[in-house]
Amino acid sequence: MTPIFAVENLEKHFGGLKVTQNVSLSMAQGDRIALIGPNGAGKTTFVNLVTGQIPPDSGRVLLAGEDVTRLSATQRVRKGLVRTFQVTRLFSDMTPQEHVALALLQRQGKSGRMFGTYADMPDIVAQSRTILATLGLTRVADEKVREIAYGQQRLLEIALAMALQPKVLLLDEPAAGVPHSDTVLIEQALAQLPPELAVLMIEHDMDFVFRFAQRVVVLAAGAIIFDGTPQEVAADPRVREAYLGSYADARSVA
Ligand SMILES: Nc1ncnc2c1ncn2[C@@H]1O[C@H](COP(=O)(O)OP(=O)(O)OP(=O)(O)O)[C@@H](O)[C@H]1O
Repeated sequence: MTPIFAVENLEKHFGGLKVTQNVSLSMAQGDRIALIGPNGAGKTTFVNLVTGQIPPDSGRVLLAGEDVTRLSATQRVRKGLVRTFQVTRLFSDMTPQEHVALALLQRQGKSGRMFGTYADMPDIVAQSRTILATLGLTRVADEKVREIAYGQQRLLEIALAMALQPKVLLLDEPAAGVPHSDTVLIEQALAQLPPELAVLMIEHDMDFVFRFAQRVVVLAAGAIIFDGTPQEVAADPRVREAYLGSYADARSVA
């Protein structure tokens, strides 16, 4: 079966620095993959290449078998390749409901309509409520973003991505900056995402990674050095050396 998402032999360098080296990867519908690796391994660059923020030197990006390598980031989003960012990009005076409604209107090509009238569009209101409920944000749907917890802001980012109806969702460190005690809210929300959606998550919190992912891909110095189950990855000597180190030792002692 054609994978929903694939990259083939992706390469990128910045000056003399090779940040993406012959990276190939594919995902089926419903996959939950974590992309891990030390700081500077090239994880964000990989996502930027895949989503069209920066062009690769060579290689291809395929969405449901279609070569999207030369499409703009916006065109890729329309085809269902959607990402979130490491840092939140929200409007502090708007509510989660307004954010999601606006994203839905944008998706439908209606964002030119006067904002503020969405309340007269019951379908938009209903759809945004459903998305917010999936992400566990119903209770804060009508509060201003600046008044909600940072973890809820991160979840709102994911809600906005969901409003774009992704087939493939790339999450760049969804728990970054979130207090450890609130990481569980993010985990619970991700567990509610549609089962057919393919999700690739960059994340540093290894407990989170091991609970979320059925497959872990390890990037080091721009190249994939391992692709396997969480159990295999924790036991692999190359990964331990490149990345997990004391973490894996601590787990085996625990
Ligand atoms: N636009 C750029 N120009 C030059 N070098 C860059 C650029 N973007 C990234 N780099 C370099 O490429 C390498 C990979 O960076 P990248 O941000 O992709 O790593 P990362 O694995 O996401 O790291 P982190 O976990 O710290 O976010 C780093 O050495 C970085 O300094």
